Amino acid sequence: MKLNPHVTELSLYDIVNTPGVGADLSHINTNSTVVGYKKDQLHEALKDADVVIIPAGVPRKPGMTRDDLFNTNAGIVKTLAEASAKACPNANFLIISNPVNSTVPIFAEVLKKHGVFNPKRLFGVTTLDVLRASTFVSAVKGKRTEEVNVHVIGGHSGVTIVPLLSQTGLTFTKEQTDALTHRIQFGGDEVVKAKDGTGSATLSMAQAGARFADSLLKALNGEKGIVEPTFVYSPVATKDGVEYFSTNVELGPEGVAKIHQIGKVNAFEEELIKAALPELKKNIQKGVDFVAKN
Ligand SMILES: NC(=O)C1=CN([C@@H]2O[C@H](COP(=O)(O)OP(=O)(O)OC[C@H]3O[C@@H](n4cnc5c(N)ncnc54)[C@H](O)[C@@H]3O)[C@@H](O)[C@H]2O)C=CC1
Ligand SMILES: O=C([O-])CC(=O)C(=O)O
Repeated sequence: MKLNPHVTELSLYDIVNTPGVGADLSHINTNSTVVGYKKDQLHEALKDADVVIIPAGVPRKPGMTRDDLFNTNAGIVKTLAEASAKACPNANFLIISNPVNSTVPIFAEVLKKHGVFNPKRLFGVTTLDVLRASTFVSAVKGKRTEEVNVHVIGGHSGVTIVPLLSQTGLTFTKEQTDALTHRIQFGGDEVVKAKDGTGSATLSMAQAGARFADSLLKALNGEKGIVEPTFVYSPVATKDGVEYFSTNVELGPEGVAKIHQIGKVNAFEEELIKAALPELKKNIQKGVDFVAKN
């Protein structure tokens, strides 16, 4: 397959000069660079893109949950989904904007409204959870990060982030398991706190986003055996009423090639999954309802 080199980065969107298009962010103190596309230029920017990465939206401040970003970012993501549905309906869409658990369903619902939803081409980027997990685990076990691979499943916020440490092939004490699990689930909060009002993870997200995009581009070009955990439309948890779920996903020329199952988990991890499912279900429904009502 020949790839169109047109990969669009949509944070460069002129919200200031496009009244009524973006959300009203005038009350938010943001250091963002706001340059780029006006509404009519957005179509041109997206036209015929194969891969669209969406990191547009506001980041957290200390004390906020990712869900607290919903009111602002839901509208932003919906607007970008509408433009994408018209300009590049067959593209692969990589959603970084938070809350990912809700923005992915928002994007999907908009594509559905336009009759162009392809579940194989919509991805919530959860790679940062995987990077964090391998970083924290390798530090505890005295290994190099590249030697440690943690299957992180579920969603991308707090208790919905479920690291399956038992699948690493390493052993942990109960204290290590508790501490690592908590740090992986709430690593984003640590960064938000440390940045003290100036935003959330940026460089590590750039690394994570680049890793996922790079993996997808390789797979689209026909490279085999590319597997990344990502939050996709998935059958894995539908029996619990959860339509989107992150597990290892094999990527291919059509986007999603094969969704892996959760795999073997221990009793501790079973409890983590049990805690994640209702929260995830609520976050997903919130996204679906938003598009239905707006
Ligand atoms: N999925 C993940 O693992 C992660 C997600 N995030 C999320 O990514 C998003 C962006 O974070 P940062 O880049 O740190 O924030 P930032 O404030 O540095 O950048 C946000 C960008 O969004 C653009 N933007 C704002 N309103 C827009 C609109 N109406 N339409 C189009 N673009 C708009 C701004 O121009 C700016 O370029 C946040 O929602 C954050 O929570 C951040 C880190 C990790
Ligand atoms: O924590 C945040 O708000 C940003 C994010 O998603 C992360 O760093 O994992």
